[in-house]
This record gives sequence, structure tokens and C-alpha cells, in this order.
Amino acid sequence: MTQPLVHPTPAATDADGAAVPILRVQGLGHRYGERQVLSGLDFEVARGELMCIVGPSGVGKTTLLECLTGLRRPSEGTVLFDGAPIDSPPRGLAIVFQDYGRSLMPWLSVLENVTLPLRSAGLGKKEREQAGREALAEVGLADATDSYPWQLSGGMQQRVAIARALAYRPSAVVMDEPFASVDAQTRADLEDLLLRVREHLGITVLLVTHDIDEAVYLSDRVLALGGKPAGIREMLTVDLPSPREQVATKALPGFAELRSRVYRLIRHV
Ligand SMILES: Nc1ncnc2c1ncn2[C@@H]1O[C@H](COP(=O)(O)OP(=O)(O)OP(=O)(O)O)[C@@H](O)[C@H]1O
Repeated sequence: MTQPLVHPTPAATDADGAAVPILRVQGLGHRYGERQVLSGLDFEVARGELMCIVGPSGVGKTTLLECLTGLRRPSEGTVLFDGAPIDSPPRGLAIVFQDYGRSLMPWLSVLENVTLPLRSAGLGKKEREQAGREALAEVGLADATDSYPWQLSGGMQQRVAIARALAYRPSAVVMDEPFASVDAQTRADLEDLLLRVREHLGITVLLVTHDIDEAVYLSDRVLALGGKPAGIREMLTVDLPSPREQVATKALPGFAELRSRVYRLIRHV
């Protein structure tokens, strides 16, 4: 791997010297018109943590992510990123969506796609290209800089989307169903890529998934949403050994146990 793109920002500390969580959610609720979708959410995400958000379809996962990233103003409560309230996507937070096909510009090369958002960050052309090349190397696409998105497989396109988020040198990445549109083998490869990148760069990851195995395999903690309006049904700590490995980790009795617990939480059985 190349040199790290980010040198994780030292954790800010509060008056008592305790580390400030990168994300602090207090009393968060959201309603669409008269319909209350989310209510009373309180939780924190530690710097460097990987947390998956799960819950039944329509429970409010995307709404929660939108509120956490500043894309949507919650009806109630506050979200603090690095100790500061947010009302628009903060500089240190990058977002990766499921639909990579639509998020990449077909007329731009892979490198141009990755460096495009850096223009607004005020970086010069040389710095942008260097950050873009480093990010592409981080996701194993150092040789694809001059290709166009339509020349790449779905999994490679999603790696470009991840590189574009990393080039921004975020301290946290938020992902909404990022691996939902690829085949099972590519999905497993992308999961392992995410774990490696997260380990290498020390970034915080918050990821929405419908896939229970994926949530348990990737997470330090799993946030299960449920109810109407939805709240935190449970926050599960995943105490499986790291580094994770697709076959060995999933064969552990602890994996099967956590998997069943998450399944029951989502199905409410
Ligand atoms: N812009 C909107 N206006 C009105 N209602 C909305 C809007 N966006 C979402 N909703 C409703 O809010 C609820 C939660 O939607 P959301 O997309 O957050 O759920 P989700 O858990 O991400 O769903 P899925 O798992 O199916 O993607 C749903 O009932 C949805 O119909």
C-alpha cells in the first residue's frame, strides 16, 4: 500500500480530557409532514469506529443517514460532528451512495472523476492529481486512472466511488448500501477492501446495509433501528477478533450467534 492519505486528526478532548466522539447524536427525530419516522435517537460514534445501521425496509435508515450527514435537517435534536453542530455536509465527512453508475461522470476519466470534487476544496491541479492517484492506489486501481467508468466492471466503478470519497481526505465516510448492486464475490472483495482501507487510514465508517452477514462481518457495533416511529432497538457490540476473514470469521460460533440476534431484531421474532 502507498503512504496513508490521511493522518487521522488527533482526537479532540472535552474539559475532563475524555476523547470527543466524532459523531454525537442527541434526541434526534424526524417527521415528513404529519408522519413521525424517527424519534428519540441518542448515540455516539467513536473516532475510527465502524458502525453498521440495520433495520427493516422503510424504517428510516436513509433518513437517519441524511440527518447525520447534514443533507437533511432533522425535525428534532442535534448532530455534532467533531464537537460542532452540523447543518450541511461537514468538510471532514464523505458520502458514498449505492448507485455508483449514476454518481460517476461517463465523459470523465477515472482520475478526473476522483479529482472533480477536489476543485471546490481549492486544491491546485498538481495536488488534486496526487490526491486522486493516492486514493486510486488505496483501492487497487492505480492502473485505471486513464480508463473511463463505462470500461470498468460494477465492482471497479464502486471502488472509483470509494476513491473519490477518500481523495477528499475525510476523517469519516458514510455509506448507504454501498455494495448492494454487485455480485456476491465482488461484494465480499469490496467488504475486505473497506476493512483494509479503514485500518490503513484510521477513518470512521458508518454504513447502512440490508445484509445481516455484512453488518456483523464489518462492524465494531451494529445499530438496529426498529419501531414506529423508529428508535434504537439495540446497539450490539461485535466482539469478534480482527482482522476479519470471510471464511474463518463467518465460521466462528460468535458470528452465528450475533447473526441470529440481528436477524431477530430486524424481524422482531
Ligand atoms: N422525502 C420524503 N417525503 C416523505 N416521506 C418520505 C421521504 N423519504 C422517505 N420517506 C418515508 O419515510 C420512511 C423511511 O424512509 P427511508 O428511506 O429513510 O427508509 P429506509 O429504512 O432507508 O428504507 P429502505 O430500507 O427501503 O431503503 C418511509 O416510509 C418512506 O416512505
